[in-house]
Amino acid sequence: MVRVAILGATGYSAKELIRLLLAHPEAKITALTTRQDDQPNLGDVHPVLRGRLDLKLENLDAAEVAKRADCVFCCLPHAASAEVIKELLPLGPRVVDFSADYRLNDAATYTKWYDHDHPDAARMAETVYGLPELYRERIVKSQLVANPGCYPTSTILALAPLLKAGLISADGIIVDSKSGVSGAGRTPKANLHYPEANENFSAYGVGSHRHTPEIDQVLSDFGGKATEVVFTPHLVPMDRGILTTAYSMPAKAIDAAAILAELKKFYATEPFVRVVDGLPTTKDVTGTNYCDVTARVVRGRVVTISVIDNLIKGAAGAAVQNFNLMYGFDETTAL
Ligand SMILES: NC(=O)C1=CN([C@@H]2O[C@H](COP(=O)(O)OP(=O)(O)OC[C@H]3O[C@@H](n4cnc5c(N)ncnc54)[C@H](OP(=O)(O)O)[C@@H]3O)[C@@H](O)[C@H]2O)C=CC1
Ligand SMILES: CC(=O)N[C@@H](CCC(=O)OP(=O)(O)O)C(=O)O
Repeated sequence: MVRVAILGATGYSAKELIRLLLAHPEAKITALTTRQDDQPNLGDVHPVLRGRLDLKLENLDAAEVAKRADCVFCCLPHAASAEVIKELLPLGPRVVDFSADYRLNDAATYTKWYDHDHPDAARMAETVYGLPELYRERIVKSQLVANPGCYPTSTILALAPLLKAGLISADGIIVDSKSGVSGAGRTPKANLHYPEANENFSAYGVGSHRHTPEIDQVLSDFGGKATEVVFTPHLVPMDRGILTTAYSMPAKAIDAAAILAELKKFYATEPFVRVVDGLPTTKDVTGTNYCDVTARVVRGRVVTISVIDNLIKGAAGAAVQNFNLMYGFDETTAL
């Protein structure tokens, strides 16, 4: 049995993680943290979990977390996450980080896109990007796994196999993503207020969103040629789900059947990527760890469409998939 701690347990991604781990036969949740000092019960913080686990949320320091847990899931915002992880790692536990702190491997790139210096820059180059479909072997051995961002997961799973196979060009890739509001987390912000978000549809972070370098880093590494994607995220008035449409240039004359055949070959043994012939929708994957993906060729461009649940394959489900790999459990356990 692996003892697990969850930091930032009041948040949306932590709620999904707790729900998944309660069904995991090899995980025992031994600590849940919050910055609040009044030690709320889990069931009061997340009513859907009432009666499922008798545990209080506590304001614990890294030393106490490390005493209680073999594996720590860190569901904190970026910067806050690296501050605690740099204290945790020397104390021994393995860590799955939900934040963006250890996804990029270059400190200057992090500073440019995140507007502050990295709290633990020395460790950036050695961490593992936790997308099992691309980096499974490295995840198995790692003490620290950087769970991917939600938009990057949907984008990379659609494009990486096509770049690797030389079917699309690394130049001129356009990524258009749409996310439900839970993608922004539980902390209130003006644009997430009901009258602002409901019955509205907005683009944001045009040319400046921090997932741009993350997508580039992974596509360039895996595809073997530098990309410079144009990435535009959008907020959609739904609770959860991401749909990403990506446009790329074919590297040679090719039709949709050949693109779909390549994706099906690449993901033939993957439990959580379903290459579909029809057009996937966010509800096809709600509450699941699946990414559904399809492709078309339209007027000389390759169009891929991929969907995930941002809180599952985009966060908590990916974390459990990584946890299963790190501890040698069947990768699909509890998923
Ligand atoms: N939501 C999503 O779809 C996805 C989220 N992520 C990432 O996962 C992480 C968690 O996201 P999510 O669950 O949505 O976020 P939430 O805002 O829902 O929860 C984060 C929790 O962290 C705690 N927290 C907030 N600020 C600080 C701080 N400065 N220092 C310490 N603790 C803090 C809060 O708990 P308290 O106030 O109780 O202390 C809060 O409940 C983030 O890094 C996010 O970017 C990644 C992929 C998808
Ligand atoms: C809708 C919405 O606001 N989504 C979030 C992405 C959440 C995420 O994955 O962010 P991290 O890289 O920090 O983990 C955003 O655009 O900031």
